[in-house]
Amino acid sequence: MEALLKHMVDITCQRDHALLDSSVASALHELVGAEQVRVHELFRFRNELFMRPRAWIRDGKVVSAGESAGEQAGESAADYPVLLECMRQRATSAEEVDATGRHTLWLPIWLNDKVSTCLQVIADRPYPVETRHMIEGILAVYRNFQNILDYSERDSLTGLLNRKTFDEKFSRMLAAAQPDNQQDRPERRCQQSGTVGHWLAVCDIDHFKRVNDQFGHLYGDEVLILVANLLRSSFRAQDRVFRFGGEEFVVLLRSTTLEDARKIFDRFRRNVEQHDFPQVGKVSVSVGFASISTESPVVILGHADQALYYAKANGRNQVCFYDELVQRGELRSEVSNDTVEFF
Ligand SMILES: Nc1nc2c(ncn2[C@@H]2O[C@H](COP(=O)(O)OP(=O)(O)OP(=O)(O)O)[C@@H](O)[C@H]2O)c(=O)[nH]1
Repeated sequence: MEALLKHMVDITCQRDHALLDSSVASALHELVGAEQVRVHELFRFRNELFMRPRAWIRDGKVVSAGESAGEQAGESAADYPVLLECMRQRATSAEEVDATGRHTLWLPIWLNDKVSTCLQVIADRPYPVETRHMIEGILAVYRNFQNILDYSERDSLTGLLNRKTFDEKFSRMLAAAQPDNQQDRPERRCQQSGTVGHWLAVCDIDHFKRVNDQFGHLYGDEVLILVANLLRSSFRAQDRVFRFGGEEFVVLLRSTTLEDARKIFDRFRRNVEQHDFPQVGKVSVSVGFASISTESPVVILGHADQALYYAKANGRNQVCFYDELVQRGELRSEVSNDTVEFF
């Protein structure tokens, strides 16, 4: 009882998804006596379901993948038919026994009819009824806390990450980038089109005021929701998409070359251009992006913003890259106060 309470206190004091994953893995490992506990992220890629571990047990201790979880390719969930069948039935658990007699418990976490997290608990013997009840209780607390964390991190209209979470996600992305020496003159490295880097884009709906004025705020809100959906479907699970307020969105694009970053941002722009918005018809977006260097988030955001203003001032419905505009002499950045000047 004392151990259970200690773990409950540990789970409920977390204000961060990675720490919450670690504390639930630790609780299940110790309280259930499981030999392995994995917390998997589930995601779709080209209509196929994949999973990759965010936290697991190694040498009796919890290991967390942190932000680098997104860098891993993941395994196809098709290799785990018991889990797939469990999800198809919208069940909360399924047990299987392998040839060596190990018992695996699959525990998908249902939030608003969707599963983006699944726990896998492995033990060398069956789970007694009391243990199953205890696991259910721990998972109910875990699910509630995931819900609370999601609620505080997300914009209520679009469900995208909110501005409040930007600094933290940005710092984590930089920290995850450091082992491959991204700090080694990152600006130069990222400007070479063949070198992998990280990118920040500011995306803004063109003439959005006209949408509100012509069709009313309810249709304006619907456009925001649909653009948010197009953002979600245009970027990968490891990228991060934020609503910064109004009709402005920020994207953190991970581990890709300049050439691919340009293609990916332009694909999003085209997806919006080609979409038929109910009643409103056609809508376009302008995008400004910059390489993520060791500069502060404010400076990098400022660069992307300058490129966005350039895109707006030069016809809209286009993607502009800050470094290229500076190199071409189209944009001059005053480092001292980070203001923009057009030539
Ligand atoms: N419907 C709706 N409108 C919003 C929301 N937040 C901000 N807006 C509106 O977004 C509009 C933004 O207008 P502007 O900043 O003038 O920009 P714009 O009309 O998009 O013009 P450009 O950016 O120059 O292409 C304003 O009319 C705001 O009232 C929201 O949550 N819902």
